[in-house]
Amino acid sequence: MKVTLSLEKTQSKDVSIVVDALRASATMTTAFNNFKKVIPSFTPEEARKIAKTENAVLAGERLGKKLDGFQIGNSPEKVENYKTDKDTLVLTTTNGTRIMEAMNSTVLIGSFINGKAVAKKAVEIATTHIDLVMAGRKHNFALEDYLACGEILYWIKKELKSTDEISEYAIGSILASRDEENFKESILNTHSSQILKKLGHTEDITYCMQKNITNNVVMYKNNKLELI
Ligand SMILES: O=C(O)[C@H](CS(=O)(=O)O)OP(=O)(O)O
Ligand SMILES: [Mg+2]
Repeated sequence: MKVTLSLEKTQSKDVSIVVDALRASATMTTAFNNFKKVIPSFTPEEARKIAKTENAVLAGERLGKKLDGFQIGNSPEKVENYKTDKDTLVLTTTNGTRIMEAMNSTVLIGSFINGKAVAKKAVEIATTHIDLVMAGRKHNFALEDYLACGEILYWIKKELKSTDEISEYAIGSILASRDEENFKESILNTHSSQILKKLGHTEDITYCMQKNITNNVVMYKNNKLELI
């Protein structure tokens, strides 16, 4: 088994874990506490069309701002607590949903909130290669995704055999993720957090930084998300 870390594009044809710690991965993961069906969409226009045919609630943002005509933004807690009789959610986000489009492996959604659970599932289903894919921000590195990958990789590494290979990049993220003293402050100072704080979404950052609060593991398959 090979375990690697990438930015935006997966290196694996086996299992990929998409990590957008602020906030898409957490939103996709908590959405299943309120909705039976969750459909990711790559553009707001497509999301609006799908929501009409599926009679769904629309959630999403661009650059952190809730989209016009959408009921909810990209907030894990607001999606989880939204009161509705509809059972389907359509979600479009700036980075997280976009990078899933081109993946041709089995795709799991990972974040701080489900790090241990998604690690366990990935090890269970992978046969040759697990690649952790950081969503990043506007095609660039995002520290929160690197640290969340480190958290997930920490749990994956515990399951590996001595013959399995883990990349140095992946090891680096594990080491960085163990710095508990500076972890929260570093995330609160990232570019993504600064934008979210300006828009009044500080409580979402606090929510997304919590480690292992859920066992929900979500898989992206046939253009839909499903709880596995
Ligand atoms: O809404 C979010 O948390 C971000 C916005 S931004 O691109 O970081 O400004 O989107 P996401 O797709 O969750 O990274
Ligand atoms: Mg993000």
